[in-house]
Amino acid sequence: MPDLSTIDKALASITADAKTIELLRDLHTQALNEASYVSTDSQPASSALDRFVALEPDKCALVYLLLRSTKARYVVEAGTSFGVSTIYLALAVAQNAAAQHGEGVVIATENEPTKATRARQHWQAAGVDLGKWIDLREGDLRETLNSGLPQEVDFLLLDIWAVLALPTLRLVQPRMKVGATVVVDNIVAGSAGYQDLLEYLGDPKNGFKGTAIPYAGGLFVAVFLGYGDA
Ligand SMILES: C[S@@+](CC[C@H](N)C(=O)[O-])C[C@H]1O[C@@H](n2cnc3c(N)ncnc32)[C@H](O)[C@@H]1O
Repeated sequence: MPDLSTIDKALASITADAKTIELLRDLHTQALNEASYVSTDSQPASSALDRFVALEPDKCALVYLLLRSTKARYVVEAGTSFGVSTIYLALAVAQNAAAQHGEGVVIATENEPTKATRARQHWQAAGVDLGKWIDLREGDLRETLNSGLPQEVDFLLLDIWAVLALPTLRLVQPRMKVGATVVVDNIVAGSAGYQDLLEYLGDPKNGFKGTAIPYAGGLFVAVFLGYGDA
């Protein structure tokens, strides 16, 4: 049985209107009740087509709070699925942009058209105009993130099949500002697939320092300190 009490704890950590909170409660409940999927286990990727595979509520809350504390406004999400984590990213970006009287965007990515459609429906169901903060790029992110990134990226969420994590980081890193945060889900549960990423993040010449946080499956948080400063 999933622990649904984690949902209300997470929702208490964020600022959002009642309709969005209700939507997130419903989406998390559905997601926590589905069979789990990790890209490095033996299930084919096709078995994740009709699943949320969403970031758990406590991780979503942490990501939201990291964005608020760093005042992040330019965010890339690798792996959007039905758009649950994206809602947290968009709330934080919208609130940070409002506080700074500035702009902001969440670049979301999804290569399954049915998932992208569901994600858009969920964003429309939120109580605020979340969609205007989200640039959903449909298709293989190795193509869709190849151009048109913001001048400076504040935050990268790697919630993607493990084999794509390092290629995605390499695409986005040239635009990362010093101090940008990278969060990687399932770093322990999917460790077999993350060897190349962990080696890259651990090599001082690449400019990152990070630590694993003991959330379910492990969550890695790294900061880009700049080349030569890590
Ligand atoms: C773990 S799920 C993302 C969950 C989402 N972040 C959330 O919390 O709701 C990873 C998603 O990445 C998508 N994906 C896999 N390969 C991709 C690729 N090459 N380009 C874009 N998206 C991809 C999958 O279809 C899947 O929906």
